[in-house]
Amino acid sequence: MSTITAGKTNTIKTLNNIAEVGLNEFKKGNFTIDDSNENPDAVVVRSFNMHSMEFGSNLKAIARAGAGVNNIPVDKCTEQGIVVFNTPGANANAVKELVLTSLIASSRNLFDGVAWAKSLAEKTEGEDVAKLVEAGKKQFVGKEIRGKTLGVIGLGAIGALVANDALNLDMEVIGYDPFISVDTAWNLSRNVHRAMTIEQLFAYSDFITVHVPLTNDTKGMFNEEAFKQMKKGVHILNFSRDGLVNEEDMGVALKNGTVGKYITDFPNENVLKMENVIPIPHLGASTAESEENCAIMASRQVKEYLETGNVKNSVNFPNADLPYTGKRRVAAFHMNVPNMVGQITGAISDYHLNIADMVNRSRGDYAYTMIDIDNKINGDTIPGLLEKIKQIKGIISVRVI
Ligand SMILES: NC(=O)c1ccc[n+]([C@@H]2O[C@H](COP(=O)([O-])OP(=O)(O)OC[C@H]3O[C@@H](n4cnc5c(N)ncnc54)[C@H](O)[C@@H]3O)[C@@H](O)[C@H]2O)c1
Ligand SMILES: O=C(O)CC[C@@H](O)C(=O)O
Repeated sequence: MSTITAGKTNTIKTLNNIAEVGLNEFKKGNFTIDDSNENPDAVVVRSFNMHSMEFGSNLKAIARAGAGVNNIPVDKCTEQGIVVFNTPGANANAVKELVLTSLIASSRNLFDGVAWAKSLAEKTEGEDVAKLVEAGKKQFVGKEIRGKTLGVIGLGAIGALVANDALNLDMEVIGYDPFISVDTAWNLSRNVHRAMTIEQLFAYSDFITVHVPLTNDTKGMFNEEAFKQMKKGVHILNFSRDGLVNEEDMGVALKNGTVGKYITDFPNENVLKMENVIPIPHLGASTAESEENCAIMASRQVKEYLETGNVKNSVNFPNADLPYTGKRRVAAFHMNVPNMVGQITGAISDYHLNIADMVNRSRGDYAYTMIDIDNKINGDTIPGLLEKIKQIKGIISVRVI
């Protein structure tokens, strides 16, 4: 893909309901929002499954207004030079609040108790209601969470908030995250015990909450082998993704009491049929505040990328920031192999253009180079320059902004 974007109106398509305050960001620039466009410059999405979508030749960016990107074919995007963004931390507080609510509510049998109380309306009336309430409440005697152990798997934006606040509720907290980032580690209370292995966490926890992305490595991590190592009657909270749980094994564990309750934000046909499941209709991030935070962050990231080439919070390409001065900028995604920068700058100097500034960043197999040109470029020159850079082996996509 090679494109010239300066001065052009960029089309944004949304695939889910995106908070208006976020989309308003696009009013400050050369953008139109057109959900019927088949070949937009960028897409803003929440949970819409994009795996079977074909991407048009204009598509340069997909922004996930949220954390999980398992609904986006990230590898295909990388091959096509499409940047995928997410909004780290923007909905973490919303999820944390619902996790802690569900933790307490499940321990106190609140969901069953409330459903039972509502059902009394059909069975009786008048003063008998209060009598039945007092007689029936013993079925719902719960347990306090104080002093119990919460295991938190994944100590990223959400997991760290949950772990810290559970300590404030007088729980013991044990955390497991072999890939914890330095930033999160700084924010985590020193009173969170560190599990060196996931088995340690399984063995000690009365409640387990999981906050990891769904990947090939984490898929089905809650399986028969894992359940065997847990305390009998453990409550498992899954506000991450349904694919983390082997549902057949979960069905067995719920039946034989190994798992006392399974609280999931991702109900499906299978789990809805199981006893002791508390199904929540994917409400983790459904607060006005979180939807607005995510929409603003996603829109700003897309807008900045289309207008300046700067990349912030990409999940597939390196982040890169070169202060934008309004000069013509060549922005190229390419393989992370030797001499790419030399070849790109060589192509630029073939057109007798002088380089004002540049940045090159790499991430695994991929890299990103932005080069600002000092001279005014004649518009007729750009297609030739783009074509020349595109011919370099290892270039994935290139734009002149
Ligand atoms: N229910 C909802 O509405 C909702 C909202 C936001 C996020 N989510 C889900 O929650 C997940 C976590 O969100 P987040 O914002 O905390 O993400 P995050 O990227 O900040 O944190 C994820 C953490 O998981 C850790 N991790 C990865 N693999 C691991 C493994 N095998 N074992 C232990 N730790 C591992 C990472 O090191 C990281 O610290 C998202 O990927 C998404 O699927 C759901
Ligand atoms: O958009 C939502 O409501 C859910 C988002 C959530 O699943 C996420 O991964 O951020």
